[in-house]
Amino acid sequence: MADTPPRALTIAGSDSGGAAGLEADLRAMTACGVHGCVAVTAVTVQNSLGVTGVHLVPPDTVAAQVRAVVTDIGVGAAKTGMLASREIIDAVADVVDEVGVGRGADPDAERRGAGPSTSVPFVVDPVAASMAGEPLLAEDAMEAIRGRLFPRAALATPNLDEVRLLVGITVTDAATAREAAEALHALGPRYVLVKGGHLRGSPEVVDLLFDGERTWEFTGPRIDTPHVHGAGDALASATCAALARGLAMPDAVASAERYIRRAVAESYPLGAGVGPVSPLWAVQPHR
Ligand SMILES: Nc1ncnc2c1ncn2[C@@H]1O[C@H](COP(=O)(O)OP(=O)(O)OP(=O)(O)O)[C@@H](O)[C@H]1O
Ligand SMILES: Cc1ncc(CO)c(N)n1
Repeated sequence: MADTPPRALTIAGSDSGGAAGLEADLRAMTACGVHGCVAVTAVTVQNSLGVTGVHLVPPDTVAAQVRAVVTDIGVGAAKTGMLASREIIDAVADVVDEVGVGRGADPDAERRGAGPSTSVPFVVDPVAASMAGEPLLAEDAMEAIRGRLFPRAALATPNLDEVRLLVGITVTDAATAREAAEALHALGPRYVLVKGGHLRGSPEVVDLLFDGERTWEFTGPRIDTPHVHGAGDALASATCAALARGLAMPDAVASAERYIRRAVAESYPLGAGVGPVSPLWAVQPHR
């Protein structure tokens, strides 16, 4: 028998194609050495071509899953993916307060010598749409992510489309990325990661981490693949896994960045559309 590994929780929707959503989250957590638990928010009918159906889980059932996991199994960190509706976001905000998940990875606590975290770090990935542009969040719900989840977040991880929806800034270069990071940080997360994957014209991918004072730039060559389905989910989940293993935020993001770059490099075609980033290099086939 092995020791119990660190645990992490994803609060997210299911992708039947097994590329994005909670399926991507669990794979990334496993590949990063962490036992992943789930609170399912929605079932999507999805493949490599897009999303053709969505069935929401009742908000009470989402909250009950979070409660069941945290009170019995215990988690070192949690993250959100597709939250679908304002009602589910409200239920998640209430239940994370109830069970003691939220913020965490507090730089001020570190400076005070109070340890790296005052509670279970909460990573909020403000998922708004699928890769093909189908909505994964009700139109009135981004306000609830901003108002109810960002103040509880240790880290927010918007892509550039989500940045535009959240703070109305179009990121085109380093200066506008910094401007966006400041506007997002003012909404409450301890750290913000502005992801540059969507700046498709650029030969480099730059993700910018900001804590209100310091910035960390994670830069790498843009890998030549169309198969980046689930990249954002995998990055947030790898960060959540690293936080569950006890890393401080900048180190957790750095470790997730190393992971996602390898996963993008190992992405593969699937179906007739967009394939997933892959963690398969990190697991041993059973012999
Ligand atoms: N072609 C690429 N080469 C290298 N890194 C990439 C590439 N595309 C995306 N990434 C990395 O993948 C992560 C996700 O980035 P992106 O900005 O695409 O987020 P996202 O839109 O939330 O992802 P998705 O919707 O595909 O799940 C970032 O760390 C980004 O730097
Ligand atoms: C269920 C689900 N969550 C998140 C995304 C975004 O990657 C997706 N396409 N599907």
